[in-house]
Amino acid sequence: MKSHVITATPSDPDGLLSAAGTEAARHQNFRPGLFLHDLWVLAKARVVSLLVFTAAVGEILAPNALIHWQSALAGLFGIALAGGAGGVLNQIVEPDLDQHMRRTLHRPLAEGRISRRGAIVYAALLMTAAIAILAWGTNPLTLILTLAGTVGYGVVYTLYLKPSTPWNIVWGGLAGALPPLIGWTAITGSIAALPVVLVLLVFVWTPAHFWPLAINCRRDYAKACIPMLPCTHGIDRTRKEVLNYAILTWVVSMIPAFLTGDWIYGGIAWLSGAWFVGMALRLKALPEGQEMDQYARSMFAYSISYLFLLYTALILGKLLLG
Ligand code: HEM
Ligand SMILES: CC(C)=CCC/C(C)=C/CC/C(C)=C/COP(=O)(O)OP(=O)(O)O
Repeated sequence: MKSHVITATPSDPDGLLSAAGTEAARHQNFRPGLFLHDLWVLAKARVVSLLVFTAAVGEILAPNALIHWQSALAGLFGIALAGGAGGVLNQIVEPDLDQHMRRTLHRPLAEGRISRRGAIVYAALLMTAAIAILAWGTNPLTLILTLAGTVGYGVVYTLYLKPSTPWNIVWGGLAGALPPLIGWTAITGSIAALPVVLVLLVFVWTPAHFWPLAINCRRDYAKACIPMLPCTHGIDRTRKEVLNYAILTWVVSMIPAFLTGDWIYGGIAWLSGAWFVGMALRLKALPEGQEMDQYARSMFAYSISYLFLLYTALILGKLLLG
């Protein structure tokens, strides 16, 4: 990994901008291993892995998934590629913002290891491959929903919502919530109540996933002039909203149990949701300071395990109860 000396200057007191690379540095420091890692980071592959997992669960819950295994595989590859394209589009728009935030400072475009033009070509290749694979292996509805996901995140959220409203992620979250439905439609070609509830579940989970992290990173967001809720409405209001959305997620997470009669899922959802709400209550009760900041990080980390657990429980129930 290329190392930077972060230098403070009057116009860049934290030295964050000095960490950004130059065109010359990009050519001098080319290393294939690092380049592949950069492509991985640029596609936000870790986030995409959870998107693909929720899509896989949508497929497994659909009737006759095994018979339609080719559509199932095409659906998963298509979502992975289209989700990756969304991640690249997001970073093409935001290199300046990424340079201002400690969390994103070392991203390939922010540090100049990959050029904007290179990233545009990469996004186009990912998107073309996604469209080709979905058009070949699935159906028009699946293709349209996936395109809506990429445009919703890469364009609508990144370009319009994120810089303009503190409620950006409530609406931006819709794009990332679509994969369970996309997985279902890849198999069935139609929409049904269960996958729509699974979309609703990710949709209401997203604010309680992201706002704890936004509390933790609020100073960086403020510096970058991004109107995230803790910066515009304060920490107390944000903690209240985190609690509201955690409770809402807990409630919505019980609906699949009633729709399917799957009590294994129901039990796991009840317990893991109660823990999520408990964390939101503790976050709300803590006095502002370092402990609260650290606890907000823990809640963000738990939110990811929680969603993974809910979706794992859904397949577990299906496998054990049929
Ligand atoms: C607009 C909606 C969303 C926002 C604003 C958001 C925001 C974020 C942010 C800022 C991070 C930290 C990334 C980093 O460490 O650099 C993150 C991580 C993550 N998000 Fe979200 N997220 C959203 C939706 C989703 C959805 C829908 C999923 C999956 C279903 C998801 C899964 C993840 C995962 C797995 C990580 C951890 C990535 C890692 O460990 O590197 N997110 N999210
Ligand atoms: C179905 C389909 C193809 C969907 C694609 C949607 C997608 C990739 C959603 C991921 C959401 C996400 C990583 C948000 C990060 O927020 P941010 O960009 O504000 O975070 P950052 O500060 O880390 O860049």
